[in-house]
Amino acid sequence: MEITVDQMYNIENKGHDMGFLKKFMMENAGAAAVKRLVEKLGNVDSKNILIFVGMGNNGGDGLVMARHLAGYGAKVTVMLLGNPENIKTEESNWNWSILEKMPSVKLMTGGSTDFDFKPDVIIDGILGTGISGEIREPYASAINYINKTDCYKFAVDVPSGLDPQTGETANICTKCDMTVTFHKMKQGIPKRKDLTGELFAEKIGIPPEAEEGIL
Ligand SMILES: NC(=O)C1=CN([C@@H]2O[C@H](COP(=O)(O)OP(=O)(O)OC[C@H]3O[C@@H](n4cnc5c(N)ncnc54)[C@H](OP(=O)(O)O)[C@@H]3O)[C@@H](O)[C@H]2O)[C@@H](O)CC1
Ligand SMILES: [K+]
Repeated sequence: MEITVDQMYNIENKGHDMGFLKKFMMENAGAAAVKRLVEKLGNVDSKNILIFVGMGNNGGDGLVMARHLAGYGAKVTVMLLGNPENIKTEESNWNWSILEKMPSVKLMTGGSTDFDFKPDVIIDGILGTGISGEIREPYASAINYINKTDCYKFAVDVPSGLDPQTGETANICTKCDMTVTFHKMKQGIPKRKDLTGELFAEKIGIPPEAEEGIL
């Protein structure tokens, strides 16, 4: 069953109000995404994994993935597309502060795409269901860098630039090899398998009762 983005936000908020906090949803989302990625790649030990992280909760999922991938022995670099002080949500900020205590994960900020290594994998944690309008900098440069880099590409929830409700793309959009979306498929995502690549919807522990009155 495919749901709308509005329904997803309402379900998330109802789950949060039941005590299954967005912080827990984010943890399960990041963990499920890493499981699919590691299953696909065989192993990620010593692989250079570059994670682009937006300032919202799509970025937050990317921060959770960074921590899990470090646990699998990957060489993880996180590029936050802004200043840490401007991270929008408590749950995303919580994950950033854990990474600040982890020398095993390299943290970069500001959005430059000038790296001193070639990534084996790029994870797009830039934009998810909160996308609106033409892609602004530094998100645009990050999306263009991802599209011009030859490596395995993984989208968190939805390729950045694809509207998960309508299936329309903004002026630019990442083209990925795999996409893992969360809880249930959103109506617009399956319309663009050319951009999502292999597509999975993973449960993240939201109580089924959180859908009552919404679905
Ligand atoms: N909520 C939950 O319980 C769960 C949510 N989950 C995850 O959260 C995601 C939704 O998170 P979200 O609502 O924070 O929106 P998100 O997609 O990160 O984008 C917002 C940021 O992007 C920016 N921005 C927007 N448009 C832009 C543009 N055109 N060009 C440039 N920037 C633009 C916008 O900037 P602003 O407009 O505020 O200045 C803001 O900073 C969802 O996709 C899933 O991955 C999972 O953890 C599961 C549980
Ligand atoms: K994304």
